[in-house]
Amino acid sequence: MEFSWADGSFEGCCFTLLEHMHSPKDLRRLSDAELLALATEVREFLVASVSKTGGHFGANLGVVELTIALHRIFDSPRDKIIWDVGHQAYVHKMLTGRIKEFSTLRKFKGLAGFPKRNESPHDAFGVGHASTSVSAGLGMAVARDLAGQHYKVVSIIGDGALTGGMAMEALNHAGEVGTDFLVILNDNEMSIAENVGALSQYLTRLRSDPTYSRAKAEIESAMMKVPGIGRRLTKTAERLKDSMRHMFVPGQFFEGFGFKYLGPVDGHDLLTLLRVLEDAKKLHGPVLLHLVTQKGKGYASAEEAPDKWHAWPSAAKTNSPPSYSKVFGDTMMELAETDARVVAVTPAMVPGSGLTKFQERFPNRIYDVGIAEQHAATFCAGLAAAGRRPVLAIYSTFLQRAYDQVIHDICIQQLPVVIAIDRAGVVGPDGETHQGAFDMAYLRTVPNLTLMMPKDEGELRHMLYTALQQKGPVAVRYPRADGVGASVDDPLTEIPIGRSEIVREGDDLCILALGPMVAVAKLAAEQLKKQHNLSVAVVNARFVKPLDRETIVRFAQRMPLMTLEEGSLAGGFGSAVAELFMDEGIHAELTRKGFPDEFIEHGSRAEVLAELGLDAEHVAQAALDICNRVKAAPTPVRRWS
Ligand SMILES: Cc1ncc(C[n+]2csc(CCOP(=O)(O)OP(=O)(O)O)c2C)c(N)n1
Ligand SMILES: CC(=O)[C@@H](O)[C@H](O)COP(=O)(O)O
Ligand SMILES: [Mg+2]
Repeated sequence: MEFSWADGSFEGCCFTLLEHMHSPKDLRRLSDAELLALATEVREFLVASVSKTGGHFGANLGVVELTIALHRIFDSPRDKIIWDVGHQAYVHKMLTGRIKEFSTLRKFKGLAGFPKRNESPHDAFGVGHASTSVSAGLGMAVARDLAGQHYKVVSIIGDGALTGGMAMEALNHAGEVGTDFLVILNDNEMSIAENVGALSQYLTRLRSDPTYSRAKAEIESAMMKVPGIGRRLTKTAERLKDSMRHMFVPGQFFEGFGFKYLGPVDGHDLLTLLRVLEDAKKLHGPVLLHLVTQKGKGYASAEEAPDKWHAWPSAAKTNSPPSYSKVFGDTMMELAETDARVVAVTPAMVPGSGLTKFQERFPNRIYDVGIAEQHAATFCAGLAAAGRRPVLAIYSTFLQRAYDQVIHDICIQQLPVVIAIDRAGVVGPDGETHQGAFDMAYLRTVPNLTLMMPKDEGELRHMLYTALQQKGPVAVRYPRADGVGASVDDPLTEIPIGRSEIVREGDDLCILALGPMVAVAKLAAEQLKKQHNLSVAVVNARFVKPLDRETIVRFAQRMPLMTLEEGSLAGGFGSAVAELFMDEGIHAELTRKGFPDEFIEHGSRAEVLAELGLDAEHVAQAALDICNRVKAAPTPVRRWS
């Protein structure tokens, strides 16, 4: 098999059907028995493959039957299949001609971990963030109508993603538009952790009352099958439905949005799924098909602990320093112990944000609000307005969703919300949808906000403590990375706002670095000393806002500067320094290094940073070039006007 690993095998697994799946059309020649056998092969392949590459696991095992059924009944890419989040689209990728690339999944230059329009025509819509599929699907359905075309549009959304406000906005709109559009709710009772919220409880009630719903699905599909009288029967059923309103309570939420509700249906019963999808395809107007699935289906450990198997667990670390997220979580416990006003808020990311222990220790002082970043931010504003000290634990990429709330609800009112921005900078295998590239650029412009980044995990603790001492909003950004082994036991101390730290003195060049780039700058400086006898100063900038104007200007008067940041150059930390020079009339030699004006692809953190020129070797080379250029310049390029 071409898609086998370097050792030539999948440890005895045999994929005779899967091997011949070059396109979804190949599914159509399979018998029912072969389709069932294919589902088994797909599961085995997922285990064999993801155990080697890493990646999202449980959600994919949960949609094996659904994905096979979708590609058997619908005609992708003519019909549009739109995944929500897209972390569960591996089976879709396998069945749409990409199985041979699975050894490269989420690897540098390899197959992406999420659907991407430029990867395959079958990836109808690019994704990575939650709750977009209904909006995107509705847009396609309306575009189809406007063009007088007749393809089908199917959006698949999880119960977790359904907690996102955008999904509600889209259902609301779809109900009004009324066009043919199938939404499949893949309900496995899980977000990354256990799903939360009243809607999730409602779905539980629906699941526990299947009798009515199944009957209803059957009535409706039967109606549609009767030529000529379908519409009449529909009216009869509508009247019946009105007169028996109390019996229809289970589907009422979706029906209230103008959807026909079908289900709940067992999402692992492949043959039933085929029949239900065939029927649903014939229905007109917006239809919501509610499937009940199990995250991790077919892999015992993942079935038992779906939260731990959301992604393939990384090997246990021995002796490596704790991650920034872990130090954040531990510090939150320290802070909560001493300040009863401290509460943690997370939009569905308890484990990833390092808050699992905090949740165990302070169950009444942590709020998992679901995939609801906007609400999370304004909820924090409300908590702060009424005297609490909320810490919003949020990934940089997901904070993008809550920009207006940060401005309008937190910063204008100068509310003391601490925004703990995890996954700031290069995130690694999740790639372009998840890079923490933009937070500095978009937060730096917001008045009243203080924005900082620690050079290591020890400084993270002090920054969190400092943030809680302030009277207004403060954001602390930190990477998806392990720390460097800094002490995490020192007494918590306040860092003066807007004060940087001189890590290393020098005369030839000064590197102003932020976060993990401080360590990179130090390495580069050591290299330059050893190899070229250059004396390079390194400053741990700490603050993106307010800048340490005095220190920066002082260095700029003496030597060329290089800024080093993990974030977009446009509008970022280096831009802030350039603005400072312009505002103060300083003509300094300034080189900015960070993310270029493009989306950053997936790969390991080290690979991606090297590609961006943000590792010690590239930084040292760039610094050497500057020093040589400045030495060669007949007149000083730096002057103080
Ligand atoms: C806007 C946004 N917030 C948070 C996440 C992180 N996230 C990825 S998958 C996931 C859980 C999704 O649950 P669900 O939609 O039910 O899918 P399942 O994994 O259960 O199949 C979360 C919170 C995200 N991708 N996008
Ligand atoms: C799909 C998704 O958005 C999350 O599962 C994300 O991949 C988690 O990333 P971390 O591994 O950085 O927590
Ligand atoms: Mg779910």
